[in-house]
Amino acid sequence: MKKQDIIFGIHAVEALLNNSPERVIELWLLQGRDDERLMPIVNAASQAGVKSQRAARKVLDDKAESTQHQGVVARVKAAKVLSEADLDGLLNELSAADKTPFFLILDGVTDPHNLGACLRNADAAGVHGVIVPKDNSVGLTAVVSKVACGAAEIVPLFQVTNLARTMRHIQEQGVWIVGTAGEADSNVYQADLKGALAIAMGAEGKGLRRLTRESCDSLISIPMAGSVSSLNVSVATGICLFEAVRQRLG
Ligand SMILES: C[S@@+](CC[C@H](N)C(=O)[O-])C[C@H]1O[C@@H](n2cnc3c(N)ncnc32)[C@H](O)[C@@H]1O
Repeated sequence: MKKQDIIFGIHAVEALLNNSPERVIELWLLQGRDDERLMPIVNAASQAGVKSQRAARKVLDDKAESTQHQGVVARVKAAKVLSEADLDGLLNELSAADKTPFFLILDGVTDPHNLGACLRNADAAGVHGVIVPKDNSVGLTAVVSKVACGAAEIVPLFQVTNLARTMRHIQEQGVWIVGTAGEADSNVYQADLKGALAIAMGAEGKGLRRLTRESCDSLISIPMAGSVSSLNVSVATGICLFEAVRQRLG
């Protein structure tokens, strides 16, 4: 298991400092860059009692293994991997607080940009947790954190060994699982997405695996008017989550 990670980018590092400052081992800021954009980081670090050091751009590029760090790189203790047991804990908390569960399942998303964008969508939509299979999925990498713009440090990500079993388990707790597939007969705007819900999205190339699809309570499509056969998974995730939000607010 990985013990340390790199997180970079202004929003990702700011969320980290605000939510889990105890994870920060070292924090580097670009030398000579005292502009407004770094002030939230400087303030969050000083509030959290985290020391930072200044470094040249080349040093930050090397630490981040990317030039997309926006002048901020942190070396952090790896985030705790959340499991099925943690998911049970969250379901109990939601029930005690009389909240209606709202989950996102990603069945084998492998592109870090897609996972980052899905986490950002999930946070914006108020999703309580994202469930992914441990194998054949990208984990919480530095690129995922950067693209998620802070959401990767906030939205709980449950990495489960057996996705079909976890789906059965949350169904037993009253969660209705809606899978998404372009060829489904009923569409996202016809579905009832108001109750305890998990929306399941498929992988970039293959879509939902057979067992995942068979484990869903219903399947929905997003109507496609043009000539392409499918949407990018993060775009499709945003559409489905926010249709659910629209219904749940109404
Ligand atoms: C790029 S698509 C996968 C395409 C794959 N060839 C398939 O047949 O499912 C990735 C995921 O985005 C979601 N998605 C994309 N377009 C969709 C649509 N029109 N309706 C429902 N879901 C869609 C589904 O979850 C799908 O598994």
